[in-house]
Amino acid sequence: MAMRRHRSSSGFALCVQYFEEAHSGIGPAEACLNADIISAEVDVREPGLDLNCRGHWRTPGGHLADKAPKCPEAAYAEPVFQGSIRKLRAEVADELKFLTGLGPLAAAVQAPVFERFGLPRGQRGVILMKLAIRLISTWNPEVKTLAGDLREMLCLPREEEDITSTIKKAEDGLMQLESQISKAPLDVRGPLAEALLLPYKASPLEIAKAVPRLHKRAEELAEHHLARGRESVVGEGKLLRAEEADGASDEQLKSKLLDLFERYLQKMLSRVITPLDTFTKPPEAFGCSWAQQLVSRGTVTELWGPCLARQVPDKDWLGLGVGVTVLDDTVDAAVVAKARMELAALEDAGQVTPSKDPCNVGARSVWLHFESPEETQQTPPALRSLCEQLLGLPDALLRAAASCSPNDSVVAPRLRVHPHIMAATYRHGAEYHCHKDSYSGTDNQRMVTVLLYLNDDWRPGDGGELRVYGDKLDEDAAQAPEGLRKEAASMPDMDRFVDIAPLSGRIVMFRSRDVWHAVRQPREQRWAMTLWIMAD
Ligand SMILES: O=C(O)CCC(=O)C(=O)O
Ligand SMILES: [Fe+2]
Repeated sequence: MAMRRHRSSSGFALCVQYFEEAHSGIGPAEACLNADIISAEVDVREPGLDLNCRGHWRTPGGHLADKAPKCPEAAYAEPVFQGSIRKLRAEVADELKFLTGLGPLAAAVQAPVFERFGLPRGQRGVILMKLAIRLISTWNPEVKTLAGDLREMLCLPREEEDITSTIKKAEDGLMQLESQISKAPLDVRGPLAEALLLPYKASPLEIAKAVPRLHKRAEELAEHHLARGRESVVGEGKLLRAEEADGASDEQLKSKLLDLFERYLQKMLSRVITPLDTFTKPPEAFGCSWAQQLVSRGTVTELWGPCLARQVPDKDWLGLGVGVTVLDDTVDAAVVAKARMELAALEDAGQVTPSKDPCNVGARSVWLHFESPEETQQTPPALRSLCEQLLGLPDALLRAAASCSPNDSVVAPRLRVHPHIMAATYRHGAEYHCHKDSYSGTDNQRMVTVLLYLNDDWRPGDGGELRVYGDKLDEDAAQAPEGLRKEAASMPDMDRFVDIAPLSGRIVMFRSRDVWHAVRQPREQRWAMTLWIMAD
């Protein structure tokens, strides 16, 4: 048979051989065409794929060519399988995620079919099956129809997208990701690079190429941590709380850790590809005289001055030396009372929704947005007025810091305002376990946490205090995986803490990336408003 051997890759040669042996009935022109299709697929999809399983492609009853597409039909039609495929399709809008989820579902059903035809399990088997179907479809319209029917049963379009456009899409996606990553400063993308086991200074293209390994990396991190023993991952202030881990097998623990690391790495990625200035505004756009009068040089010194532990009567949080400041009687009590009524109305209207964070048990919250005049108008008046006051704080903090003398050693970051504020409520039984609002700035851009409490009749014994912890160095930090080492080094000192009462009109500000804190269970319903001031 005359063949056009314009390429000499082993994939091509093997395909030609396969083709000659298995399909000697068809004409040379088609043979060339089909061999090219296969070699393109093999070269592109899985470099080095060994097509030596050629021999397996025959079954006692004939060629895979005659059989393969007919077999999975009954299996795919099976109602339980159909139910799970359709559920996945309904729940997952993203095409790639759908395909990723489809793989393992289909694998279970395909397994006996693959075995029967001697196809290897997993991705290789799927590629070989698809190649066979594609080849045969080119000369057998019946098989083509059948293959289309099968794809429809898997909730896929009848025809697979042609390979060149798939490659083009992948390349475009990679370039787009590279360009997004290149906009992030080195100190923002460096930790992501390290978390993906690349050098801190890896190029944006190298990072973009490593992004598909994110899941694998999360798996490695989960294994690494588990290998250090349960006690190093379970407990207050550690990766998992005792309640989450109690009675869980090693496998379940690993899956919880995997979930945790995957979410964390995803956050790191989205933090890298979402430049701060695209969703924030300069603080001066929100400046107000209330905030300027409230914030003093003392305030910014407590926040950003040298964090020395200082013993000051009635200010015991200063003794922790972590960067916390508290201001009392900041807002009009009548406005607070009205805001509480507005919040109660939002709650009645079902707009205050439960937190999904496993650390933040039973808390519920609502976001109030101030991106545009229309959004601002939608917020009830008392809440709006409190929010407008709080939004003036970033500007006031920067002004106060600028007015400090060099001797004060106050270094303020370049603050930005993301104009939305969270109002959150905790009822009896709700609590927030020890956490940080940002882990070294790698998972989000929060820089300062601003809390305003709205609890008029709070008395000692009512609970619901903000518990602020001292910080300690983890001796094991040197063993932590690269990229997470800096974060791993910071541990809450569970023996050193200060409880701050959530008094009406009290404002607490602290450094989101440094301060470990928790919310204790309240006896009565407790409300707080939170503004996170952002920075790179
Ligand atoms: O309400 C508080 O006192 C703190 C809440 C908190 O830590 C958070 O929402 O991250
Ligand atoms: Fe927090």
